[in-house]
Amino acid sequence: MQETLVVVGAAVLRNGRVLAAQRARPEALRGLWEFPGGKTDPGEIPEAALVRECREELGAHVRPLERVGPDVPLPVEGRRAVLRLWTAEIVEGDPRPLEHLALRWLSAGELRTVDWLSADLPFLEAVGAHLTHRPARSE
Ligand SMILES: Nc1nc2c([nH]c(=O)n2[C@H]2C[C@H](O)[C@@H](COP(=O)(O)OP(=O)(O)OP(=O)(O)O)O2)c(=O)[nH]1
Repeated sequence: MQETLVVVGAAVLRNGRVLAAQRARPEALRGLWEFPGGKTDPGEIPEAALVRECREELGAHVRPLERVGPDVPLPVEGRRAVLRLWTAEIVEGDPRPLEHLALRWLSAGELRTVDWLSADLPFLEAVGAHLTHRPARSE
């Protein structure tokens, strides 16, 4: 049986906000919002995939901090997969939408104002808690 594919996501935190990214592709997911990340390569450690994907998608170097919630099952291209989320901080660079339509920094109050991919919804409460436990500064 094929191994479960791990899709990694980064809840990048900065100044009391979290980074949301709007998908450009495929057409069925275009316009929906997600956490930057992607599929782990075969044999790749998930945290390394997170750093690699954020570099590719955002042009920034991030550091994973803590796991958020349990894995959420999702089908990817007919394979068994899970979405695994970490909080992360920026080590270097200012995120840019290199592969997404847009990026937004959301405060706790704004977290549910974008249309998330459905697999991301179970993480929002825990992500929101990370935001409200830190002081929000204007950005
Ligand atoms: N990156 C990311 N993918 C998510 C999230 N939620 C969710 O359902 N997905 C789904 C969308 C895709 O079907 C899959 C990840 O695929 P991807 O296209 O982002 O992966 P990738 O960057 O490795 O893409 P590629 O190189 O194969 O084109 O997981 C999320 O928060 N972040």
